[in-house]
Amino acid sequence: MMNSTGASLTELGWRPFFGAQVADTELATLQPVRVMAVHRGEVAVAGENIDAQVSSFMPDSTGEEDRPTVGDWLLIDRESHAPVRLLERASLFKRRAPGDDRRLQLVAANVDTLFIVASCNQDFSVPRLERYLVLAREVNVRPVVVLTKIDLAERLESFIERAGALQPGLQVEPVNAKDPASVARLAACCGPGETVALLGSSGVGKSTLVNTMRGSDEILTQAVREQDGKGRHTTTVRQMHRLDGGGWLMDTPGMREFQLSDAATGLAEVFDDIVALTLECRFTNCSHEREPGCAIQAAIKAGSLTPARLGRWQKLTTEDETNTGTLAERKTRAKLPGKRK
Ligand SMILES: Nc1nc2c(ncn2[C@@H]2O[C@H](COP(=O)(O)OP(=O)(O)OP(=O)(O)O)[C@@H](O)[C@H]2O)c(=O)[nH]1
Ligand SMILES: [Zn+2]
Repeated sequence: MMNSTGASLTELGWRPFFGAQVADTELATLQPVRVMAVHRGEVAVAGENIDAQVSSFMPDSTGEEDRPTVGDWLLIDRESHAPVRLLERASLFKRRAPGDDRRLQLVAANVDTLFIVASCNQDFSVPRLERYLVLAREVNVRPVVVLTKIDLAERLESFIERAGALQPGLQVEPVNAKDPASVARLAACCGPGETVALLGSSGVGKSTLVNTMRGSDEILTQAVREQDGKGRHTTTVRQMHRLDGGGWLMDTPGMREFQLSDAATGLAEVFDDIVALTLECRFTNCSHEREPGCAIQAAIKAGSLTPARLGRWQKLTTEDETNTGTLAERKTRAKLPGKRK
């Protein structure tokens, strides 16, 4: 039986990083499968000669991050299809649910490349791009800035320059999201077995881009009726889409609005100049406002740092600390005896 994607393990994104986590002896009874979609209590998986709905219950689960999410690799029993182990992820997008509870939502795993989508018009925002770049660092995915609406842009060069200046070596790809010939240049960023996800604010052209990129995959995007283990028919909407070039496009609902949680490392890298300055302030708890010997204020006076960039760093740092604090409190609470997880 072929899986409906007809893809081999390598084509599904299997590589040495995952192979190294599996012992040869395990493969006699277990097989690796990739999660293509997540539903309540079940996941749709694809592997060599298999395309099935399996339970999302992981036997050795110890915490919130042990639940399978889209893009994950699982080892399942060859006979019963019961999940046995979740493989370590190369990358993981997660976010705090809005609201009081702020539950951890796993959005996507094993994404290789993040398309940060921005349009060449008045919506173009450097702080927003910077925020997405921080996230890409933190999550450990390669960022590519995709500039849309180039067919409408007045001064395209200035958008390309401003985006490119954000980070040394940053790849910037200007496209007309409606034009397949223009979008084709993105194929090089999502070759066979590579997984790409899109982020960007409303109206920049993400849906348009997805539709153009998917091209002939349209048939697979329709809801697939599948029979689950108990003989019931279930409707599956795939969240991983095969691209013509052999890559995978991850299109999950949670991917679009992202909070920075626990992004301290990414922040420090994107704003390394500011972090270096803070180490030179006379007081370790300097608020960088009026204190004597403040290296940040000195840099602003000298013109080597703009107040706007400082402001963005402060805003992101505050947001990051708030989210991280919430997480730490939750962890402590979860450890108390008699409390529900
Ligand atoms: N001319 C032109 N129009 C574009 C381009 N990309 C997107 N559009 C148009 O811009 C509008 C918004 O595009 P969408 O693809 O819906 O944007 P989105 O990012 O998916 O927006 P949300 O669904 O709100 O997140 C639509 O009318 C598109 O046709 C482009 O490259 N050129
Ligand atoms: Zn200071």
